[in-house]
Amino acid sequence: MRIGQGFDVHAFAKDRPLIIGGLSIPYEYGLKGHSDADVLLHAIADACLGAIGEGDIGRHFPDTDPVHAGADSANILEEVFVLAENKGYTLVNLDATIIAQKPKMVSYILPMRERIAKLFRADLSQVNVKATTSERLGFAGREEGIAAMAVILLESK
Ligand SMILES: Nc1ccn([C@@H]2O[C@H](COP(=O)(O)O)[C@@H](O)[C@H]2O)c(=O)n1
Ligand SMILES: C[C@@]1(CO)OP(=O)(O)OP(=O)(O)OC[C@H]1O
Repeated sequence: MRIGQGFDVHAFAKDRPLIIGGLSIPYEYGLKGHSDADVLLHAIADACLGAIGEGDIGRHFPDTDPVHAGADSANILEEVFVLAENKGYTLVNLDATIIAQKPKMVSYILPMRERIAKLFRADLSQVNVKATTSERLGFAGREEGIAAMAVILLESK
């Protein structure tokens, strides 16, 4: 068994789509980033890389490499999971939290879980996603951006 944790933050920006958990969420702001800035998938990818002792997303997908500019983070997460599979691991479960004052995530949670479960070739019950505000405190509370954290458990196939 291997456990990993991940954390990521992206700032809001105008004229960007808001992509979280592989979904496009209608909102007046998107997130700034070199890739599509999918803060949730980045936290999960970092958790997965941590679990297999492979550093972090910036090491594998540097933001100095134009190849990753505008990258679909679902592709990044898929590549990360293939790394884990090639090392003989499969998903036990993962749990993630989105920290966002706005927008409301509740209606997107199930489709996010479905998307993530598919990327991990796993069952829906193995993937949990939650959302919380930060009660108007800190950068998320001031609506300056969104954070996400994730923990993942892998086991040998
Ligand atoms: N961006 C968000 C934040 C929260 N939720 C849902 O609301 C519940 C209450 O949030 P608190 O921060 O007040 O505890 C939370 O448990 C989520 O179900 C959300 O959908 N989107
Ligand atoms: C994903 C990458 C690469 O496009 O870019 P960003 O979208 O800026 O995301 P970040 O979470 O800062 O870290 C990893 C980067 O290397």
